[in-house]
Amino acid sequence: MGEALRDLLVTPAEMAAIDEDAVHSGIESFSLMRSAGMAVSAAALRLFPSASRFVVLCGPGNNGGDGYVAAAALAESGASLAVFALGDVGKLKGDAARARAAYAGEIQAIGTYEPQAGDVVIDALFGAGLARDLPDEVQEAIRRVEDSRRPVIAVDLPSGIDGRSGEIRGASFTAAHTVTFMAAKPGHLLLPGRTRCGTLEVFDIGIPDRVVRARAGDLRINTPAVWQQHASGLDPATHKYKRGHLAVFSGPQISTGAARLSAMAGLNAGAGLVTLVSPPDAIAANAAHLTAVMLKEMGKTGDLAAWLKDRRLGAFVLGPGFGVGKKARAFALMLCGRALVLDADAVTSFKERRTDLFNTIAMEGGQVVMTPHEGEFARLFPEIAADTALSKIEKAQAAAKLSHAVILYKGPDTVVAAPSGRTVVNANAPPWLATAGSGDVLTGIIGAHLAQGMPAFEAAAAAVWRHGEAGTRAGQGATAETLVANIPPFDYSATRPMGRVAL
Ligand SMILES: NC(=O)C1=CN([C@@H]2O[C@H](COP(=O)(O)OP(=O)(O)OC[C@H]3O[C@@H](n4cnc5c(N)ncnc54)[C@H](OP(=O)(O)O)[C@@H]3O)[C@@H](O)[C@H]2O)[C@@H](O)CC1
Ligand SMILES: [K+]
Repeated sequence: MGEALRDLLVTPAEMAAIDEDAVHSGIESFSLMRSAGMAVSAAALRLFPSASRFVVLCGPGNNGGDGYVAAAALAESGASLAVFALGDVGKLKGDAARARAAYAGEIQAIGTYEPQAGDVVIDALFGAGLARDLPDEVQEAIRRVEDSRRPVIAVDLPSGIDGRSGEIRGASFTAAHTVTFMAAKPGHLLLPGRTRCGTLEVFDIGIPDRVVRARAGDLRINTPAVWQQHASGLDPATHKYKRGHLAVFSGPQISTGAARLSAMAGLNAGAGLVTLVSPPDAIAANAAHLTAVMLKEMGKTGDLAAWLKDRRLGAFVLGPGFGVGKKARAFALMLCGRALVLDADAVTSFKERRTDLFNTIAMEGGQVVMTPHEGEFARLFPEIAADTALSKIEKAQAAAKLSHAVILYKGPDTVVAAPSGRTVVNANAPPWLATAGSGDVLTGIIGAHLAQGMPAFEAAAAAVWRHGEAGTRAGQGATAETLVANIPPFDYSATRPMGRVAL
């Protein structure tokens, strides 16, 4: 993808391999720990210059090692300091033992730490090496700190957060700030981990880019760098047919609003033409509400077959408010060879018949995006949803592979995964984006991108990002309508900050 290092997401296992490669390439491993610990002490002094005391909690591994380096640096700066360790410090090994030896001050047992007013806690208990639930002793220390509401700076990850999945292993700190190294980890972005990190600082400890890239997989933070090159050809002055014709299928008379929201979003997101395809009983309801969106009556699957001969129809949205059942299945299967977004009822309709859908997508080879939220995901992929060993990222990847479609697994930490394994995690969505009809707006934006010829993965990733931006622009109290009105233009000038991660 050719993007900046800051857009990469690296799993703890990949990070360990990167660390090892860096050492094999001739970098002294202790110099990495020194840089890490120094970055933490610098953050502590910068963020909390008036702390009465810094309290460094050190674990039994290299995360603890970073803590001892930070402690030594803070002591040298003249700050008031206390260090508490988990376990027998005499058993520390390698770089952590060396870091501990370089810290001359007193070290007390973690069980004796009682937070005091003015303390700022530096959490260097566990980072990438957290392998199981936290021991009781640590969970109790976390509770004491949480109860005292003292601010916490986390080293690499708040202890208790699984860096691969974002899960909480028994308990976790809630940090005001987290300093991680070289690249963000999935646990920083996935829930609930994301809510425990505070602001995230990715600090370069001196491992060369090429070493990091050689081990990094296909996982990225969703930024314009992922899809921008596919969007740059979209010239607003182009002929309306060239900007793509999107068709959105409406539900019956009593449930037409969702499809209209998708259609309006599609138009605002840049589709040249949008047609709302309506069953006969809903024509009047739809006609009463539409202006720029065109309307077409369609009842049966035979009518759809005839209409599909028009190859100017660039993309299709099926699902919002459409109704669950046979008609949704028939329409979806007829559209699998085209650019298609299957959402809501269209996804649920295949609960008992998913093999038909997956086989047809594989056979027809269309650009298909499915946009399940958690409940819809569990309906279509029950065995993947129930596998507690998998992270949200791994679940989306498994579902994409199984279905041959791009899976946009919705939530505050939306994941987009392609069957090839390419995956992004989104990070720009404000919390108030979870409003009624918000998903229909997202679906319409994806449809617009597909209609403009973007490949399915990029279309979905770009849509999630623009949807998040629309939420930010619409502000707190956003409704689906104000989201539609606030979809940002597809115009990323040099002045626009790129790669922003809003946590
Ligand atoms: N990558 C890099 O480039 C750099 C990384 N750096 C730093 O290294 C950190 C990773 O270090 P790490 O691998 O030693 O892991 P860490 O988190 O300290 O824990 C491992 C120890 O904890 C133990 N343990 C695990 N779970 C436990 C539990 N629930 N309850 C009790 N014990 C448990 C485990 O024991 P074991 O599982 O073997 O029994 C082992 O002793 C990383 O986060 C970053 O801060 C920097 O120095 C700069 C360069
Ligand atoms: K930590």
